[in-house]
Amino acid sequence: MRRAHTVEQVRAAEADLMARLPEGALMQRAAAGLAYAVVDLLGSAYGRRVLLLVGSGDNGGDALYAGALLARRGVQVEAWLLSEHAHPGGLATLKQAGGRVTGRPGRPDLVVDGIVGIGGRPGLRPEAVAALRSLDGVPVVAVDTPSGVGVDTGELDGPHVTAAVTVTFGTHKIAHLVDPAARASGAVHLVDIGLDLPEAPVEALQPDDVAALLPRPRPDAQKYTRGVVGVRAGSAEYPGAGLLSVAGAASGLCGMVRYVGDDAVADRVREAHPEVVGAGRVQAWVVGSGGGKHAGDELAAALADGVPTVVDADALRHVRVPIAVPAVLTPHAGELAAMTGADRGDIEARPLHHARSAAAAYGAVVLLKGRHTLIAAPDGRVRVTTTGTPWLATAGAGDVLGGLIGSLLAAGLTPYDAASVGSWLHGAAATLASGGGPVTAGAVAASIPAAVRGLADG
Ligand SMILES: NC(=O)C1=CN([C@@H]2O[C@H](COP(=O)(O)OP(=O)(O)OC[C@H]3O[C@@H](n4cnc5c(N)ncnc54)[C@H](O)[C@@H]3O)[C@@H](O)[C@H]2O)[C@@H](O)CC1
Ligand SMILES: [K+]
Repeated sequence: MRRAHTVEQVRAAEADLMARLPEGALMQRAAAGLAYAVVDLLGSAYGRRVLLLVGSGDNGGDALYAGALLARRGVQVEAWLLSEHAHPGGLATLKQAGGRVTGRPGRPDLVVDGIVGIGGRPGLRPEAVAALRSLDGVPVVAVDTPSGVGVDTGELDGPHVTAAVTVTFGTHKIAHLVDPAARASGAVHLVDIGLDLPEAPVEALQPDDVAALLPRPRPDAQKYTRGVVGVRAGSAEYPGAGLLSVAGAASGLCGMVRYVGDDAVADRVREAHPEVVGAGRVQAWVVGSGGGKHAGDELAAALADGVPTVVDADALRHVRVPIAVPAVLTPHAGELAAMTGADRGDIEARPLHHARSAAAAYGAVVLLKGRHTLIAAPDGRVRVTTTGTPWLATAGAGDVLGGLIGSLLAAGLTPYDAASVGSWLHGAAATLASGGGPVTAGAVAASIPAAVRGLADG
């Protein structure tokens, strides 16, 4: 699991560890990891030029100590002090190692952003903005966090650094996983400094987590014990949504798929998926995609069954609190705006806030679609999906996702696990199907079994 902790949790863990270690030991660990990552990105050390942007706190201290390590390896290191105060020990060590303080740097090969880390407020001061502007185009390695981002919120409120690589310490911070700040973090490299941390409020599943959660058929399995999912999606106007929801549901992760809907759509579904059967008992429902004006009735019929339900697309407008069954709601930003009355732009700027508050308000798991899809539980926990490709932004992909999550619910996963495992597999299947090129929703569904095969045994 990739875990992201709050600043408060990191500070507490750091205080515990510092009390047991010699002074400065943690910063030395951080600086060593940072220097290593800088050389890795540069590809060599001797004769290369690195500029440190240094703020007033320990984030600048990390940059200065790393700069000293780099200078000892033959890198030409300059430090641009953006505050009247700079970490005294770090500054002295850099100078001893041959680093220079400058106000007019030459053009470096790489910039180290040590302006602010977890002590920073969102935004940057004018002098930092001007310094960054003068270095436009030079790759930036951010120390701990790209300066200026909302570390605990993942929000961007004002100017900020956009990093090629962020080297972080002890654990990920929320900004590394949650957009839009995750986009500004670039590739995130974690340096272990030995922190002992509590449960994380935000996490991202990794392949071994998905393998462990995945429902696998037992040796004595039969189709009914593996779970039956029912799909109420598609309509005469939007038959494709029914077909694609079924394609996601019929990827083999539960025992059987039932389709209930318009007769003409049902014929086409059975043509494409001969294994799909008609109405009967189910352990989970998927409702809403392409349901058009029938979506409200379909939702009511599904909820009357009392089984876990995925509510998607057209059905989302008809959800009323409290929802009588364990549910996964799967809106994109526009759909969430229509549900809650919030502004769509604000949802895109503050997806973590909006996903969490919608999950609490509806008492349901809310999967907010995006580049890094968020899955929020009513108790405040959040998982972030980091699999996928921009090619996945294609018509019908959401229908496949809803069906897939429904099959995992039917197989017995909790709504939170079904949504996060389904979202992870959906992204992984898209990456496989895309191979770096365009992809269709049907091809994503067809690649789900391959994505499952790619996991180690759980
Ligand atoms: N907490 C930990 O476990 C460790 C922290 N270390 C480093 O220490 C950093 C935290 O250091 P500090 O607590 O000194 O805080 P920072 O260095 O992040 O910030 C320093 C000060 O900058 C000022 N400031 C706030 N927002 C600003 C802004 N937008 N623009 C300009 N100045 C602003 C504030 O006065 C703040 O206290 C971490 O991010 C990390 O780099 C590491 O040395 C190792 C371990
Ligand atoms: K920084």
